[in-house]
This record gives sequence, C-alpha cells and structure tokens, in this order.
Amino acid sequence: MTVKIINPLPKVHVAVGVIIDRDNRILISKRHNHLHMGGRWEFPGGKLDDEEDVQGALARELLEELSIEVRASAPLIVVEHDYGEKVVLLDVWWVHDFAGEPHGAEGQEVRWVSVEELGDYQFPDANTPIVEAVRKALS
Ligand SMILES: Nc1nc2c([nH]c(=O)n2[C@H]2C[C@H](O)[C@@H](COP(=O)(O)OP(=O)(O)OP(=O)(O)O)O2)c(=O)[nH]1
Ligand SMILES: [Mg+2]
Repeated sequence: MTVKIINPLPKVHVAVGVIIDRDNRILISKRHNHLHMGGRWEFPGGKLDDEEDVQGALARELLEELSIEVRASAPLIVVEHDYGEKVVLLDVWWVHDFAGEPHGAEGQEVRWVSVEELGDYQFPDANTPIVEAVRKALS
C-alpha cells in the first residue's frame, strides 16, 4: 500500500516590498499585536486577493499600508516557510522608486533603517533569508 501524505495547509501567497531610498536605507514596519507574527518587524506587504497578481497586490498593499505609489520594483527573493499553522510563500520585491512619503497608514510604527541596523530588529522566522539577501546585495 502506498500512502501519500498531502499537506492540508493552504499556502498563503504574500507580496512583500523591500523599500529602499537613495541612501540605501530600508523601510520596516511593526506588525500589530493581534496579527499573525504580531509585535515583530516586517517588510510591508500582504496577501494576494483572488485573481490579483503579485505586482497588483504589492501596489495595493503599499498604498493601503504606507500611502505610497510604487513606481519601480524588481524581484529580490521568493521564500516558502512552514509556520506549522500555515505555510507562507513570500514573493519579495525591491521597491526603489515610489511616489509619496511613506507613513504608517494603519497606525503601525514604521522606521527607515540602515542594512547594519536590520540585525537589531526581530522579524518573523520566514524573513531570515530575506534579510540575508538584502545584506548580500548591499554590502
Ligand atoms: N507583509 C509581510 N508578511 C510577512 C512577512 N514575513 C512573514 O512571515 N509574513 C507573513 C505574516 C502573515 O502570515 C503573512 C502576511 O499577511 P499580512 O497580515 O501582511 O496580510 P495582509 O496585509 O493582507 O493583512 P490582512 O488584510 O489579511 O489583515 O505573511 C513580511 O516581512 N512582510
Ligand atoms: Mg500586511
């Protein structure tokens, strides 16, 4: 008898932006306490809506969360991570041009940090390869 184990957890597809300014500072924001991974710092973004593509979700989420309009983006890394209660697929993009002044439009704290300062913040476990890729690209 062959037993095939199928992971019953749905995969959550998330568009994530690593927003970078002219001085190579990166924008991070703090997740509200009531959310999954609450209290940790993140790169802004969120789940794709039905029938939305990654670029569309990235633009929508950064407008909703930070009130900026994405002008230019480029792929950085794709990370799949199993949290046990859910599996996330983080589709991570550099955002190197945008219109507007980013602020925490949903009441969340946001900060511009240097690549050296990234290590001072606690990110969700899935973010380890993202932070590593950012460090590698900017060092
Ligand atoms: N945006 C973002 N999500 C991350 C990061 N790292 C990480 O594990 N995640 C996880 C946390 C969540 O389970 C999921 C993203 O969900 P989200 O809460 O941002 O989604 P959303 O903005 O669409 O929120 P909502 O409207 O459903 O409340 O991905 C990250 O750096 N940025
Ligand atoms: Mg979000």
